[in-house]
Amino acid sequence: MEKIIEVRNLEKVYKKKKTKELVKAVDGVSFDVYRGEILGLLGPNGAGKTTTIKSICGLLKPNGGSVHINGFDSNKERLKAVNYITAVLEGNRNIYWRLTVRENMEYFAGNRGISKKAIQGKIDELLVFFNLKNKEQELVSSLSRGMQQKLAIAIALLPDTDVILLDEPTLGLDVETSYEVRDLLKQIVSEQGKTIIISTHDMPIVQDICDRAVIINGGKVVADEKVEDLIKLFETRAYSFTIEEVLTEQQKVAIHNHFPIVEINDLQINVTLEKEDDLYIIMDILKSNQTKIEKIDRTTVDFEQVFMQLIKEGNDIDTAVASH
Ligand SMILES: Nc1ncnc2c1ncn2[C@@H]1O[C@H](COP(=O)(O)OP(=O)(O)OP(=O)(O)O)[C@@H](O)[C@H]1O
Repeated sequence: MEKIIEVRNLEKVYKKKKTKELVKAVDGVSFDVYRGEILGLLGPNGAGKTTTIKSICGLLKPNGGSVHINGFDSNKERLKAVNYITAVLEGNRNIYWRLTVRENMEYFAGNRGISKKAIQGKIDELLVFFNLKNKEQELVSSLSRGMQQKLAIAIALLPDTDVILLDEPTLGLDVETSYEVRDLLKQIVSEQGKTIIISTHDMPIVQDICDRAVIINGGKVVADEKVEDLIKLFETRAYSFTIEEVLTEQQKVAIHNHFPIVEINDLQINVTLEKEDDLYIIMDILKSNQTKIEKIDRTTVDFEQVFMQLIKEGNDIDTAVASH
């Protein structure tokens, strides 16, 4: 696989305006992006995703580390590097609501130095692809949020760059439009050979379309794996216990204390263990009140559970380090 972006030991420190306090937003982030993949960049609020994305597309100067795009240093050879990238950072907020759909496309093409005449064919092609052809003369302000979001992505495709960065592409979209956007993104990669980086909180979209996930928490990478491998890894830790009598309150509290990801319904306990050995902890809790186990099954997990667990594990490490 050909590497198209290399992020190494990225660091960014902000100074808060009022208090002058320093905030380390990104703290030694490294990862690679390969041509033709959809990479999910994930993390809780304030994890450092936007800072990382802005550093990749040259909108922010990091305090340390480097970003190379197609071999070009995005700091030292900024113009060459960013030529390979377009970004949709704030979706529908970065397009002009008082211009029509087509005028927006012509305007942004012009911004990238492409003449109005030369881009007409490409605009038509994209309008058809995004199902916006019958809206081309309408003002953006009159479009639905989903249509505005599709237009923002279509605009990003105008300069025909290798890499597209999308910040929260499905934020605020209804389920149907979210599925439509997912399908369009998959097609962009499979038919046009693009590489996409998505920053999102939408875990179903990650499970559905991302090949790999880089998870950031507290400015550090806590996971960098293929999505299917992460799910498989956690599936080996996900168990469902069927018991013969309901648990006592004490047992429930003990299970909740040990396992953050757990669901207890009458005679069923679904739990994701942190390590396989933890099976014995549950057994002990059940044994403490002679609760009989009818059966133990492995269960399936979704990416949301995987994400929660990885963030939790990262926090545990931080707490353990902080308490030493
Ligand atoms: N301009 C700024 N000045 C000061 N602190 C900032 C600035 N931008 C971001 N931060 C801080 O840096 C940290 C990382 O922010 P960042 O926006 O990169 O996170 P994020 O993962 O994109 O979060 P979200 O999911 O909420 O968008 C946060 O603690 C944030 O408050």
